[in-house]
Amino acid sequence: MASIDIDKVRIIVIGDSGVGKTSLIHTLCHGEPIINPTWTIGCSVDVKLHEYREGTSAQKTFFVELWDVGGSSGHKNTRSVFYTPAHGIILVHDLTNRKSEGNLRKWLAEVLTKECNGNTLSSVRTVNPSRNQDIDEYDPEQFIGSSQIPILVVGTKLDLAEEVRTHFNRRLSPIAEECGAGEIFVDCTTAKAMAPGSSSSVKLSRFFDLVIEKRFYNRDRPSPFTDKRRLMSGYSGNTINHKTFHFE
Ligand SMILES: Nc1nc2c(ncn2[C@@H]2O[C@H](COP(=O)(O)OP(=O)(O)OP(=O)(O)O)[C@@H](O)[C@H]2O)c(=O)[nH]1
Repeated sequence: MASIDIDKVRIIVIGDSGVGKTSLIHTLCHGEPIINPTWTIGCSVDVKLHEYREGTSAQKTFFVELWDVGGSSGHKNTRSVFYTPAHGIILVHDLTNRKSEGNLRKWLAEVLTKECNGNTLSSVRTVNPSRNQDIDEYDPEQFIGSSQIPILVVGTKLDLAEEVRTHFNRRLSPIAEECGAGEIFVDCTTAKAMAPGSSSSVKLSRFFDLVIEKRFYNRDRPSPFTDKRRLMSGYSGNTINHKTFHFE
């Protein structure tokens, strides 16, 4: 039987414990919500089949690996083994927990520092005097000037976040603005949030395209999240196949 080679990209999904990373990935890859997610110990990987530039002459199928890194602070010192290589990063925060949004800076710094050790990105240790704290944070200026890893920011628990639902034109979160990242708000307890044709699904598809482009086509074009023409393009998401692996 002939074997088919399908190229893959690896996307790291990070954020505080309990923000909904596992729930997000499950809904995204399986087209239905997970019933009882358990704490992720170490890392769990789901795979989604993605049609790059679907509907164009450049259409091609890729595997998108989503690496769900457990958010428990107890594993802070060991989880960096899951961070390289990172072709894309999904930063997840809980819309009902503002602190989880602020903590995304630390998460990004953690991944970028690891990447930096592999000499692919710039990241620095900074002191935040306003909070009188010595914390690891990425430097947005260095980050934007370096060879960027595409980033998507995801706010979960939209069903519980009254303020966000009623303010339709909510501004991007500061971290999404700083990184030039796209942002989506989702309710992971329903498949509707990421159903083909929904705005979240269109943005996710664009994000996957960008990750693939950077990885395999080495094109430096403007972020699709700031290119209004691409916002008009159609999308029909496709989840055909998936596998789950567990690393502890
Ligand atoms: N109402 C609501 N609950 C959600 C949503 N997303 C996740 N949850 C719930 O939040 C809890 C934590 O979700 P997980 O997906 O396990 O969170 P996680 O980020 O993977 O957590 P760790 O494995 O500890 O890193 C679970 O009880 C989920 O059912 C959402 O969009 N809406």
